[in-house]
Amino acid sequence: MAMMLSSGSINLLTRSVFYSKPNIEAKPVFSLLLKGRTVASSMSYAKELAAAKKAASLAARLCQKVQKGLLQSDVQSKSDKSPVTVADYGSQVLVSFVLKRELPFESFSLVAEEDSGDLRKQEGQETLQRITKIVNDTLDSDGAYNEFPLSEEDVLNAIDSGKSEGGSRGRHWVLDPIDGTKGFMRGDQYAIALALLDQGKVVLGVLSCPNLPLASIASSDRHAHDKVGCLFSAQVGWGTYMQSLDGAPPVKVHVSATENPEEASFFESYEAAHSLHDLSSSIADILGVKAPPVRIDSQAKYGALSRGDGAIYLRFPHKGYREKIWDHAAGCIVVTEAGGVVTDAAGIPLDFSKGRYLDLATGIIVTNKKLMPALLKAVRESLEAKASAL
Ligand SMILES: Nc1ncnc2c1ncn2[C@@H]1O[C@H](COP(=O)(O)O)[C@@H](OP(=O)(O)O)[C@H]1O
Ligand SMILES: [Mg+2]
Ligand SMILES: [Mg+2]
Ligand SMILES: [Mg+2]
Repeated sequence: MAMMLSSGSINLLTRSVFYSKPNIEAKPVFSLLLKGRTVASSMSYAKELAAAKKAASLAARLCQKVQKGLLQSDVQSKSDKSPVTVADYGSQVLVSFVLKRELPFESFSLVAEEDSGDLRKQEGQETLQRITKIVNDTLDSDGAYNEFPLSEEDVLNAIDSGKSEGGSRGRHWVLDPIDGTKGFMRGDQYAIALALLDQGKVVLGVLSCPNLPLASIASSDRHAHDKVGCLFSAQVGWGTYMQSLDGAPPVKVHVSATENPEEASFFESYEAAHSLHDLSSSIADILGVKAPPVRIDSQAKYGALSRGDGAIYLRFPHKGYREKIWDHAAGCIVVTEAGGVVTDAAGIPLDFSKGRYLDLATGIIVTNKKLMPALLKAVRESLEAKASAL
């Protein structure tokens, strides 16, 4: 039986071989800075990282407000039938707004999930009004910017600033304003995921996870999950840090160090339509994983993995699905900088330089460096068995 992670409560009736504490090293950031690291390239992203954290935190505040009182009228269906809410749009507006205000002297290119097409239609007018109000209310409650109120036209333009195609040249922000919209609508996990590409490489990433417990989701202590709201941030060459969304100092985190698959637990999508649960189970069986799958929405999986709540993440979409860069860019650097490895099913690192889509062989797999060779072998065997059964 699988474990489903919902906000604040975790089903612990299922057998679990989790660790009792998140894999966090409580070391203030400044002590690491004093160690005299000389990663010149990563130093140059400090102000971008600060802006990204600010943007993702403010967007989280908007999302939390909307999630509490989500109305059916707040949810629309996109042309591909996937859901989008006023919070997805509002979050995209806020992130675009904050990045432009915080980094006024940099050229701005944003690859983001949402566009304003439906909001420009007659039937989108009420939704547009709702988004404009909630964005202005959030800016008002923050008090840091005095250019608002934003007009409906400002809101549409901010959403459309996310139309960049990305690519291998220059810098591009990559945003999923709400990753895990279905989890968000259920009241479960979701993430605001923001990354920066420089010459096609992810150089920083921020994951804001308003419903993720600060303590390990593997903890069996009933009260460990009362405090929620995590902000993960990573910069190339500098490691991954986690702090609470209410502003406590960041602490450095590491992926699980386990070498033993029997001690490992694995994460996968909550939504069976997003990932083949049967295939993940067969891979886990071949590898020797004993624990049941932990099903969580969104890139909160990457965040939880980066602090060692589990050891493996398996994602095998149904045939024909094309992965988008905003669904993985921030999560990928958060895990990689915490010591993990993210590849496609063939063991090739993800390439974020090809535009809005990832071009990869069936599936995405994530684990630590020690478990990766055995995991890749198990993946290969499972895929071969699946192919020969057809
Ligand atoms: N059929 C499908 N297969 C794989 N992924 C899908 C999918 N349909 C939607 N998704 C993606 O899965 C993301 C959620 O990830 P997860 O499955 O880990 O919760 C969605 O992000 P959004 O919620 O931002 O649209 C969406 O991009
Ligand atoms: Mg979506
Ligand atoms: Mg997404
Ligand atoms: Mg999204």
